[in-house]
Amino acid sequence: MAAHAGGLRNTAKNTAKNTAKDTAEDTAGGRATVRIEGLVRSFGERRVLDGLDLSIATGEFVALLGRSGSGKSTLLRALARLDHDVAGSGVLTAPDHVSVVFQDARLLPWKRLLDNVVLGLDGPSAEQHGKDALAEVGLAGRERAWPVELSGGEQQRVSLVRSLVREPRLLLADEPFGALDALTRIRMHALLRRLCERHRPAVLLVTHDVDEAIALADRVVVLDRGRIAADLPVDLPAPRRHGSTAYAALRGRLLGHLGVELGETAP
Ligand SMILES: Nc1ncnc2c1ncn2[C@@H]1O[C@H](COP(=O)(O)OP(=O)(O)OP(=O)(O)O)[C@@H](O)[C@H]1O
Repeated sequence: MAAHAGGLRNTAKNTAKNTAKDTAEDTAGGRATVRIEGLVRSFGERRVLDGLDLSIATGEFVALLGRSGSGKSTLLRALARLDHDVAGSGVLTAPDHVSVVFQDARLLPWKRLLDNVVLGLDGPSAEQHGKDALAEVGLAGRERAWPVELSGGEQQRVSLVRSLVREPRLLLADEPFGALDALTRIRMHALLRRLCERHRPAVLLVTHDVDEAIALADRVVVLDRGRIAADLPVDLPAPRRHGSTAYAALRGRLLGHLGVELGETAP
């Protein structure tokens, strides 16, 4: 996806019929934060999103899996309204107040941590709010550090909290942990869950990692050639253990939808 900091405001006009509201009635009559119907996005002759339908309820955490090139980032860009020059149609209802996090933290290197976090925040309490937010991710006392002084995992913590301090209605995350080592990634999973429980945004997390999707999400959807090929609730008791039969069954179904035979993977 294109370079962009967190805490976006959706302002761009789109070729598709986009309506910016904070909530919409979903198909079941409940409150939905995102409602997408028949979304089409094309690059030249190629239909990358091909009549896609998806709803995300208020506060719901949805993980999006799909093979490379299936259209995951294109969908995120559409939701963030970053796809200005892309041909398309369909109905897309998403909140005005969206934040985006990417695989790289994209902190401004010439600004100290606190300034990165509060950038664009107004009001007399912004600085205190930013300090509290850094403390929330274990970085109290590092407010005046430069981004270059932080590890990759620490930078990504700042990036997450910079997004959430704006209290977005929708958090879009494009493989935010893809560049981190396995141990840091597990710690980040716990942190993201904690932050989401506190701030309660709806989340759409793009990931290539089936276990990450199961660990974090309320629901996992699989994108295939621009359409939703599977939409499965993660109905597992906490903590979600790799070893359980239900976990293995869900993992197997998801891998199947991704075209991976179970024999091809480590258990
Ligand atoms: N700006 C663009 N111009 C032309 N084609 C594009 C553009 N952006 C994306 N595409 C094409 O659309 C298809 C879907 O891309 P997208 O980045 O959405 O896939 P993805 O599922 O996120 O893939 P990956 O998992 O590899 O990141 C790809 O074939 C890509 O080449």
